[in-house]
Amino acid sequence: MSSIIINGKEIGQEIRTGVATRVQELKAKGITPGLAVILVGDNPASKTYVANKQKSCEQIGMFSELIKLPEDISEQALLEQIRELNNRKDIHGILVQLPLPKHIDEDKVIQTISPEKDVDGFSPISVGKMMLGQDTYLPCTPYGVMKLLEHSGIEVAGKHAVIVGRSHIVGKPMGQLLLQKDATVTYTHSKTPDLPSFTKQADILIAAVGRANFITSEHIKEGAVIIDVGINRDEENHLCGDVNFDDVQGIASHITPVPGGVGPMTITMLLENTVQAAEKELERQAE
Ligand SMILES: NC(=O)C1=CN([C@@H]2O[C@H](COP(=O)(O)OP(=O)(O)OC[C@H]3O[C@@H](n4cnc5c(N)ncnc54)[C@H](OP(=O)(O)O)[C@@H]3O)[C@@H](O)[C@H]2O)C=CC1
Ligand SMILES: Nc1nc(=O)c2c([nH]1)NC[C@@H]1CN(c3ccc(C(=O)N[C@@H](CCC(=O)O)C(=O)O)cc3)C=[N+]21
Ligand SMILES: [Mg+2]
Repeated sequence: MSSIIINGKEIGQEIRTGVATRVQELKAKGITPGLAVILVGDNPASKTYVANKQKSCEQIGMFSELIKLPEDISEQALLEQIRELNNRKDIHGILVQLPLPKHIDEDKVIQTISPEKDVDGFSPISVGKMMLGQDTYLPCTPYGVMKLLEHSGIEVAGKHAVIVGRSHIVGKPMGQLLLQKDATVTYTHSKTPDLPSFTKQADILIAAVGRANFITSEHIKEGAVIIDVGINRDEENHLCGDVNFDDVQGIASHITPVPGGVGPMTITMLLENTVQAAEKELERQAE
């Protein structure tokens, strides 16, 4: 048996076509959706991601602005920059690329982003609303994974979803979204003893660990759906996921590749959230 490879690039493109239509509709009404991306320092990986985000915005006719700040910027100056963006009419979404330098308190920074412009879905207000199932911006990576499952015809209700990782930006919200769709959810993490005994129970396994090729055939059961969120570099400096693709290929029913799986979906959902922010701004203007 060979596993079905879930093509995130293709599914992302399909969704982006719909988002591009909404951009054109907004433009016809005199509003161009705008995303501001703040990049502190010059971490090469962050630079690549940020460039991808900007390119994707331009491709669908959105406005994007990159704000590059020096590594040694003070927390105060960064917060001031965010407050300025909160007040700008041409900016509907604000993203602060993480991680930030150690001298800056990430929680403080995220809290300063206006909830109306929090297209990453990271602020306490957004997270609280998500937990309560209220209308809000969903964090792009978990939201993108839900779209991948939906577009691949994978039923979530009643399935056992096991998540490896519990970070605030991926693992934790991922479990919430799956729970909302009636999965039974298990969280595992670095303190979980005998990890394979849990992951082997997964109908849907989400790997969000940050370790190259960490999940192998020993961790999974036959027919499982494997979603690989990891973006890592292997010994040869090649981009690779948290899952040893070749090892689980043939055992899993479905698997996402890296690259071309979850990554492009994260950007797609960022675009969608930003367009939604612009649509909401238009509604407020009409009131
Ligand atoms: N495709 C995309 O769009 C995105 C990809 N990523 C990628 O996803 C991966 C995860 O990112 P992120 O969540 O931010 O990473 P973090 O480092 O914040 O979290 C990693 C999680 O994995 C857990 N973990 C670490 N080692 C083990 C282990 N040996 N066994 C079980 N659990 C373990 C940690 O547990 P504990 O909590 O106990 O420390 C933690 O909860 C990275 O490769 C990142 O680059 C991230 C964002 C978007
Ligand atoms: N505030 C904030 N929001 C984020 O969403 C955020 C962040 N900070 N910090 C870093 C992580 C990582 N992340 C990725 C997004 C897209 C790809 C992506 O497009 N990947 C492509 C190709 C990547 C490549 O070629 O290097 C793929 O997997 O096919 C990867 C990783 C968003 N993150
Ligand atoms: Mg920090």
